[in-house]
Amino acid sequence: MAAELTEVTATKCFEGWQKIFSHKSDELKCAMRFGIYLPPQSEKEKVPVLYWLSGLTCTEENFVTKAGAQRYAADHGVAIVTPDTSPRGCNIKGEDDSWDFGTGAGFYLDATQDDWKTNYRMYSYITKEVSYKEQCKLPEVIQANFPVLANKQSILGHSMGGHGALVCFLRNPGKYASVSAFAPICNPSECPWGQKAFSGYLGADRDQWKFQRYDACHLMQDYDGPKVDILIDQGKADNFLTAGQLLPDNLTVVCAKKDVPLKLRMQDGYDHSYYFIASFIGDHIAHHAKYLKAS
Ligand SMILES: N[C@@H](CCC(=O)N[C@@H](CS)C(=O)NCC(=O)O)C(=O)O
Repeated sequence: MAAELTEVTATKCFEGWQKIFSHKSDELKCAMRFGIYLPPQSEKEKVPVLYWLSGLTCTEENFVTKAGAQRYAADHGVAIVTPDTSPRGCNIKGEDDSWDFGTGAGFYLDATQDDWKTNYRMYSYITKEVSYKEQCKLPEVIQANFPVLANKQSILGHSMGGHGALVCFLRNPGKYASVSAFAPICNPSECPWGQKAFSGYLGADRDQWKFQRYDACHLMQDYDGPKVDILIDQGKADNFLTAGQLLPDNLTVVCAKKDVPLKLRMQDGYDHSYYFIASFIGDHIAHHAKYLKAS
């Protein structure tokens, strides 16, 4: 049975439709919203799907209104799903105290700490396909309700969402056809944003952070899945790069050790904003379309 969705908005865009839906998530135990762009091709046939994961403070809407991705999704005939970045309104003590933890900062992990573990399960919400309940995980909801091809999906994201995309990809070899990221948090165990999030959601014990497997550098070190071709764009004028939050060099070192061909493009003059994302989103969608269209 199809999961129950409520259509919040539907807007025609490049001959396709940009829609926002809300649904009840059993996984996160709250109401969630997501965006989906349905390209014109989806009116006649099922299409591949891209999952976009946004960064700190975002909702399902930032990418939809600022990235300019719909033009390229229509050209390549791919749908784009844009989830929210955390559960909302769960009445957890401290959930709204800071912009880089709690609401808007779910970090795409399943929390283990008492206050957070019931709702903060973004990793399972984003990735899992098999469940014993309905209306639970996002891929199930998408498969059940929209004209998308099963097993033709890829993942990308920005900043915290770039970390999420790398983690979802590396933990699930073969599940996603390809991965890419804009200014991802590459080594969260070693940067202030990641350390704050991991301490709060996973506890103070750093051995547990390794055991829980939410750091792209650690995951890459252990990766033995199919060959990967990772595309990362990073602005050289990104203030979070200079503040040591993103650490792309650490990922470069691990990839070199593992002989993984990381395509890290350091882009002159670009910052951390959606202007940067809009400038290169066409390349990323083309990168994914290449793998999604290969049979
Ligand atoms: N609130 C933060 C900035 C947070 C931020 O830059 N978030 C990025 C992701 S890490 C973003 O996408 N913001 C939403 C937007 O630009 O629309 C600050 O004041 O420094």
